[in-house]
Amino acid sequence: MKVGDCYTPGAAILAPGDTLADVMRAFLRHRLDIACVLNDRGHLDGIVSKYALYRALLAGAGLDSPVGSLVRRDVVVLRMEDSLESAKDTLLHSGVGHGVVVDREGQVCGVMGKSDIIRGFLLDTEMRAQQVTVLLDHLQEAVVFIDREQRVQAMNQAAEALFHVDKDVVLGTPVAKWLPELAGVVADAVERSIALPAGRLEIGDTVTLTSVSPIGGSRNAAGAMAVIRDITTLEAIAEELETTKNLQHTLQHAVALSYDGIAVVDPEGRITVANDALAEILDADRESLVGRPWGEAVPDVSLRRVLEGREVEGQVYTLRGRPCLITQEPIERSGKCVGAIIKVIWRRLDEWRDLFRRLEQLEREVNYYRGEWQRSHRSSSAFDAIVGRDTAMEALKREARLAASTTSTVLITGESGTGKELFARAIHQESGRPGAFVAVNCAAVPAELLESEFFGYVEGAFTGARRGGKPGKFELADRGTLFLDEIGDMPLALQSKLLRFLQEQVFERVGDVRPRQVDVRIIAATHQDLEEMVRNGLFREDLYYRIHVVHLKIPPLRDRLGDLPLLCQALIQKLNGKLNRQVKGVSPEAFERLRAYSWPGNVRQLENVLERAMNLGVSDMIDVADLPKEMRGVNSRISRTPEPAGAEGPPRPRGRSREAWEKEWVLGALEEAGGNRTRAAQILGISRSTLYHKLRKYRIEEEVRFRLGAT
Ligand SMILES: Nc1ncnc2c1ncn2[C@@H]1O[C@H](COP(=O)(O)OP(=O)(O)OP(=O)(O)O)[C@@H](O)[C@H]1O
Repeated sequence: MKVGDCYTPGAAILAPGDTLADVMRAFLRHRLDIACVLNDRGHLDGIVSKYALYRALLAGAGLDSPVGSLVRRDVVVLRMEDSLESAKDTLLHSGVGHGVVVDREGQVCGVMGKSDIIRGFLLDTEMRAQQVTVLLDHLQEAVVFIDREQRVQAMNQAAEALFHVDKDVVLGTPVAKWLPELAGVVADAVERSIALPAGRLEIGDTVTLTSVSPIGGSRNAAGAMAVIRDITTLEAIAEELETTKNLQHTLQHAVALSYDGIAVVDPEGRITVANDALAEILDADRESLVGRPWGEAVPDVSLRRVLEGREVEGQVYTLRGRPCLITQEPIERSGKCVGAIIKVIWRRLDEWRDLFRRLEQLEREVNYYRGEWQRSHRSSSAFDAIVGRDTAMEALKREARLAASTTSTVLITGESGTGKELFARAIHQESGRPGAFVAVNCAAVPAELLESEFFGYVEGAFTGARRGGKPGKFELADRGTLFLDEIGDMPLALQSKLLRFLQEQVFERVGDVRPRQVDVRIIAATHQDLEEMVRNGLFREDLYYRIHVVHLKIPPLRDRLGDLPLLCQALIQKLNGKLNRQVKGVSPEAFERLRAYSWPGNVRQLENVLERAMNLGVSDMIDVADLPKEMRGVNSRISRTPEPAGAEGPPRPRGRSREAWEKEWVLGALEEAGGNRTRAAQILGISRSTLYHKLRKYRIEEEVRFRLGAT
């Protein structure tokens, strides 16, 4: 506060030649205690006080006497920019009641008396009080003033908010009513007149850090001020921090003690944690690994996939000449990859491998005994579904039953429709293997898809690959049986992969390097002459011997016509269920026709002929009229001379080559079926895969397109 802020502006001005009457008039006009006498240049010459005037009048001076003798020249002059404090000191020391206030040029601006000084100090105090209130209200800490009698004198907005009280209600009331916990502390500070440093104090539900300072004299405090900070959240955070610290400590211990190498990397692939086991395999110092980019420390192992958020399971690597198994796991937060954990297993890998081998062996033994148990507790056998009392068939079933109790690979050969798949299923069921029976027709899968169909693929293996990858037939048949139908149609490249699997029981998905191990029993089938294919270099000899461990050769139907009555009976019964009919059997005449036929499509063809007859016929016996045209006529009595193995189709007229006749036979059926291959295969009594085989063999595709297009 400055003199300029609180002086009384304006002054009673006199000239040196004025009289006492002029002085009196000036005092009356301005109601001031002093009048200023200015010289010719307007500067202060001196002052005349009311008391000097009274004294002169009492001494008998006349009103027209000049003012000159009353002028006092040791005037107290105050400047506008002087502080209020220094103005007060000047007036006190000089012992006068008023000072003349001048500006920088020495021009008189007004006067300043004691009352002006008091007003100035009052203004100053008021302003400071306002500042303190604003300051307190802007503090985050709650502040409460309490007097000696423990009554609340003041509090800021933060205190109102923290303790949910209204200042207007609380002020003047005992603090113990609102904040009992605080009352005790304040009483202590006031009583002893000492400041209590910040300490933890629970006030209601709030955990606070409270300091108390006494106000007033050092012996006899008039009250106290409490500054309170809410630390409820802070304390919770601190507790959490403590728990996290403990957890981190435990984790660090666990990582350090881990038998396997462990590293944690940040999203940029920089190592943030590494343990001694990792340092050991990398021949590095653990401390020097932390902070290094992973790619620099272990260039052979890429983290690209894991840092994209994908898990990379046990891949085999060789680090510093030692084999190891590496697993990479992404660390995700809010759906974002924020780093990865890398685990390197390298100690005692061989022991693990042996352990797994032993486990597999035990599993195989369990499977065997499970199968045995099932067999001994089952009244019917899976082989009961295979109809036939022919000696060759009986011998085959015995052999197949024996094979079922082993895990040997089985090769089943025979013409199309002889029941190769039926045998394969029976062997699987009888074996008691807990996994599934998975059948793949090697002839029906496009060559370019064969590998992924067999071995599966990993995500991103090729364009169009499914997210998350796809398991192949080998994985689907794990602990079960994989039936490889038409194995003769398997491309040579895939044959080598199959051979490797048969030798090691491991394979990799397409696009993957991680070897996978499964326990799969293989049963292969073909209507082709594999030995001849081996001779022609179309089938791998080593694979042939691998799958040839047990060989079941199913004879064609024409060679076991003794089974025809039983087969007709069993198939009619099966078809009655399917077609909802009550057919009892085949008339003797019709049966004669069936016996006379050569059955190139074997049991499947017989089933088709019976189904067609049951669909056409109305009586409960299948008659000659219900049979296909080529079986009906008396002239259709057919020579039962068997065609060489693999030859199918109706009896061929003399003079026609087998190929030309068979091709015409297939084309005729395709035309009759309007190009529908499933129907054509049914008409021919051969399986779809055999039909595909013949289509490829005779390059019929183009011809059919031409013929169908032409009609
Ligand atoms: N001995 C049999 N007893 C009963 N049904 C049989 C017999 N042999 C084959 N079948 C039936 O004939 C049809 C064809 O059998 P399957 O599919 O097993 O033959 P396949 O030799 O595998 O044929 P392809 O080589 O054409 O695939 C099936 O419906 C099957 O149930």
